[in-house]
Amino acid sequence: MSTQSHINVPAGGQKIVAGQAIPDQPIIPFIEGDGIGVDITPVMKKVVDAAVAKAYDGKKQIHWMEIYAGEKSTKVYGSDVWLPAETMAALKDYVVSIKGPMTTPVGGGIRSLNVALRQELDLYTCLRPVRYFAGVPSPLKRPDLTDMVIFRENTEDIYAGIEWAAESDGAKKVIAFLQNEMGVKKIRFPETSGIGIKPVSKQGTERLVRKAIQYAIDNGRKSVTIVHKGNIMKFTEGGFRDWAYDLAKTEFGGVEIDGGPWLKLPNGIVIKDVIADAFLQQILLRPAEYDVVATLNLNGDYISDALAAQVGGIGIAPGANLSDSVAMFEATHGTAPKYAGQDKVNPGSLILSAEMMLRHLGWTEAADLIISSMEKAITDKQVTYDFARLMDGATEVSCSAFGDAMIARM
Ligand SMILES: NC(=O)C1=CN([C@@H]2O[C@H](COP(=O)(O)OP(=O)(O)OC[C@H]3O[C@@H](n4cnc5c(N)ncnc54)[C@H](OP(=O)(O)O)[C@@H]3O)[C@@H](O)[C@H]2O)C=CC1
Ligand SMILES: O=C(O)CCC(=O)C(=O)O
Ligand SMILES: [Mg+2]
Repeated sequence: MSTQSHINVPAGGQKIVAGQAIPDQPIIPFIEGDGIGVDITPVMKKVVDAAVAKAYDGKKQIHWMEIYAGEKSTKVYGSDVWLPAETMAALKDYVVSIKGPMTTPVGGGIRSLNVALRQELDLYTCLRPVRYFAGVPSPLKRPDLTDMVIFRENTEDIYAGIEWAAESDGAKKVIAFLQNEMGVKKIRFPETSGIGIKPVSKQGTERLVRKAIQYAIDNGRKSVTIVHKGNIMKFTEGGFRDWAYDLAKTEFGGVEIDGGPWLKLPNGIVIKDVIADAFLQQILLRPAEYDVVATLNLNGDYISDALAAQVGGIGIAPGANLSDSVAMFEATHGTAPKYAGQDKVNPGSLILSAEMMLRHLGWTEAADLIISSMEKAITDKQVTYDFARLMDGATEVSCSAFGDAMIARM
C-alpha cells in the first residue's frame, strides 16, 4: 500500500477554517466519483467557475483540489486503497467539499464508501431539497406542488452496517444468543437467516430533528413531518417519532393540537408524523401538505429518490451531508454505470449540489446565477436525454453541452 501523498494543494488558495470568514480564494477538495463521475464532475466545476467569475468579476475564485476515493483511488494509491487516510484528513481539514457518486457492490464486496464517509465524519444530516423547475417533465399533473426539504438521519439505522451473512459463524452466534439468552422464538428460519442490527438512538434522533425544526423556523416553512414506521419497529422508528415530538415540546415550545400528537410551535409551524408507507402515497396524491421532512436513514434514502421522481428525477436532485463543522455536498443519484464516460447524463444534480455549497459559503450571487441559468436552459428546452425523452420539441444535448448551455445563459 502506497503511503506517498497524492494530493496537490493548489498554490494561491486558502483553507476554509470553521468559524472564520470564508476566504475569497478558498480551496475546495473534490472527489470525482465512479461511473458517470468522470462526466458530471468536470461539468460541475466548469459551471461553478463560470458563475463565480461572473458574479464577483474575478475577485473570488474556487481553487479545486482533487482528492481520491473509490475506484480512482485504487488506481492512484494501489488496488486495496478505497478510502485513503489523507482523503479523510483533507475532508475534515478543509471543512467544505463536494463529491461525485461512488459504487457499492450488491451482496458481497466492499461496504459503501459513501456511508463510511458520512459515519466517519459524523455527517449526521443528509439534507435533500426537492423543488420543481419550470419546464421539467414530470409524471405529475402539478409537479410545482412538490416543494419539500428532506432531513435524513445519516449515521444510524440499518445503514450502520452491523450484519452477518446467513450461515456464517457470526450469524450463528448472534442467533444462538437471541434464542438462548433473550428468549427469541420468532426467527422463522434460523439455520439460513442473515442478521442485521438497526441502532437508532435518542441523541442521533434529537440532533437531526433539531436541525430540521430550526431549518423550518429559519426558512419560514409551514410544517415538519416526522416519517417513520413506528407501528412495526416500536423501539427504533417508534422511538424516533416519540423523541422527535418530545424535542419539539421541550426545546421549541410545541403545544398539542386537539390533544396531540400533532404540535404547533409558537410561530405556527406544525409538527406532525406519518407512517412511511402512507407517506409514499400521500406525497403523490397530496404533495402540497408536506414541507420539511425528518426521517431515518433507510426511509430517507427511499423517499429522496421517490420525491426526486416527482420533479423530474434523480438527474437534478441535489444534496448535502452536514456535521456541526464539516459539509460534504453530493448528488442524490449513483454512478449510473451504463452511461459512464458517454458525456450523456444530466449533470444537474451535482451542479445543484454545488449551488447548495455556494449558498453554504454565503456566495449567494453565484448560487442565484446557477439557478437562473439552469431555469433558462430548461425553458429553452436544451436538455439531456433524461428530460428530452419526455419533452415535446426538446433538443437533446450532451452532459457537457448542458453545462455550456447554462454558462451561455448566465
Ligand atoms: N451517493 C452515492 O455515491 C450513491 C451511489 N450509488 C451507487 O451507484 C451504483 C448504481 O446504482 P443504481 O441503483 O443503478 O442507481 P443510479 O442512481 O446510479 O442510476 C439509476 C438510474 O437513474 C437514472 N440516473 C442516475 N443518474 C442520472 C443522471 N445524472 N442523469 C440522468 N439520469 C440519471 C438513470 O435512469 P435511466 O436508466 O432511466 O436512464 C439510471 O439508470 C450502485 O453501486 C450504488 O450503490 C447509488 C446512490 C447514491
Ligand atoms: O452508498 C451507496 O452506494 C448508496 C447511497 C445512496 O443510495 C444514497 O445516499 O442515497
Ligand atoms: Mg439513494
